[in-house]
Amino acid sequence: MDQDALKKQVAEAALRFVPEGEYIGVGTGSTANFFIDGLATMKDRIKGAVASSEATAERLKGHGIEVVSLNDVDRLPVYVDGADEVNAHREMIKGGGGALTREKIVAAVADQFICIVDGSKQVKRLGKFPLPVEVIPMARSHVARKLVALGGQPQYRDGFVTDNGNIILDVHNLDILNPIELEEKINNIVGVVTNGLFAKRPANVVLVGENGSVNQY
Ligand SMILES: O=C[C@H](O)[C@H](O)[C@H](O)COP(=O)(O)O
Repeated sequence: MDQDALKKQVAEAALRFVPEGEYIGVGTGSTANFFIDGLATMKDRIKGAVASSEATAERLKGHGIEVVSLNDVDRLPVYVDGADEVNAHREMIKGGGGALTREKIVAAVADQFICIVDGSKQVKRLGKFPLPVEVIPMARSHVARKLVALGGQPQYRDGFVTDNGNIILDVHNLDILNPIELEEKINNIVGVVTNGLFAKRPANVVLVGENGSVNQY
């Protein structure tokens, strides 16, 4: 199976976590897009969705699924999203598509985070994938210097603006021995909106698309 087939397979396996008569949180990216397409086949089951990006909102609406603001829901039983890397503790790096901040906000509200990945995203240690950090534009150089002091090599994602009007620094070569500690440290740098480590709030369930099967942990 090619990577897209694995993404589709794992996205469809996540449909069984969709609760009846509720709003659900929906992530961003190519794997989440397969989930949205699957959700369209059972859209009468849910009340609607909270989107983690403008792109996801557009895709949901295109399928006739109602999109509501996070501020208009009391609770979200489930949030389904992909990841760029996930480890055995269900900690993740996210934000390859630049949607990390809204994803982290929606995930913070959700009771259950269902992470959907193909097998290539599973890692022993996080950090081979450059860590995305969303930064207020005027703080770019200041934050970059602080990230260098933490041992990373930040690279400006040239020409990219997040849905929140900010920029992204992709940090290479970080030694992520303690993901929770590093997530906090980077978030404490003045000018950082958030970073793509999802360790303080890991996934509750990880579904992994392998050749012909979906594993869960
Ligand atoms: O900002 C993007 C998100 O964090 C995605 O969940 C992540 O980049 C994985 O995307 P994909 O499913 O396209 O590999």
